[in-house]
Amino acid sequence: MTATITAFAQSPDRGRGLARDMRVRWALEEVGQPYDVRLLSFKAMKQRAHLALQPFGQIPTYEKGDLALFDSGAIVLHLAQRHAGLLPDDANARVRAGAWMFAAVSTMEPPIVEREMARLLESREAWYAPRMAMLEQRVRTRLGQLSAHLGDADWLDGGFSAGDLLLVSVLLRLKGSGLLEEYPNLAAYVARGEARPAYQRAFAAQLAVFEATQAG
Ligand SMILES: N[C@@H](CCC(=O)N[C@@H](CSCc1ccc([N+](=O)[O-])cc1)C(=O)NCC(=O)O)C(=O)O
Repeated sequence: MTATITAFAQSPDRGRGLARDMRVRWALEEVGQPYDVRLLSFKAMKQRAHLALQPFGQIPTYEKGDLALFDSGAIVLHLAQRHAGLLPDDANARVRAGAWMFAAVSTMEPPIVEREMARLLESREAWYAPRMAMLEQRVRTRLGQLSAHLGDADWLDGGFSAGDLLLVSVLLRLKGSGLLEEYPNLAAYVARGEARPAYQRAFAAQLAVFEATQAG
């Protein structure tokens, strides 16, 4: 039985792979599981049928057999627990990988998203410049701590795990901002993630959706 995920029919990231279906696609490719995609308009995401799957009217969701799941982190965790390839064999190492998954979405992602939303929605406000300086300093604090932890290691804790997958996905939102590039070992870490064949396949698949909308 093939899983079905949901994704934007018209992604606002214009094929840059920043929408959160990308991390589910990547995880599915890492564990070698096939999947179909149900593309949704913004309107369809707010309809009753989708709200039954995702109470906040968002993508992605994951369905397979009698399982229906939302939240990209939960979906990645489910795939990592159900299939080999995203969690180590050692029991304690598996739990530590879970800690990095939570840290990616609850420690690293919030200041990065807050900065991004401010750039998108507040740039005309009189207080934008000082606020942006403060937001960027908050991002630097977390990047500096992560950079110090990672050092010159390839991945966070031994082999590549679901924790790395989520953290690289989060850091990709800073790619080209100059902030990520201030930490060369983090920029290299992200590039290692992007160089993974599974990432490449996932990225190509989500880009094909965007390109199909441009061909019309
Ligand atoms: N916690 C949930 C959050 C899901 C979420 O934020 N989904 C977004 C798309 S990914 C977030 C996203 C959107 C756009 C870009 N971009 O670069 O353009 C990047 C990321 C969504 O459906 N938004 C529509 C809505 O909320 O009504 C999860 O991880 O699954």
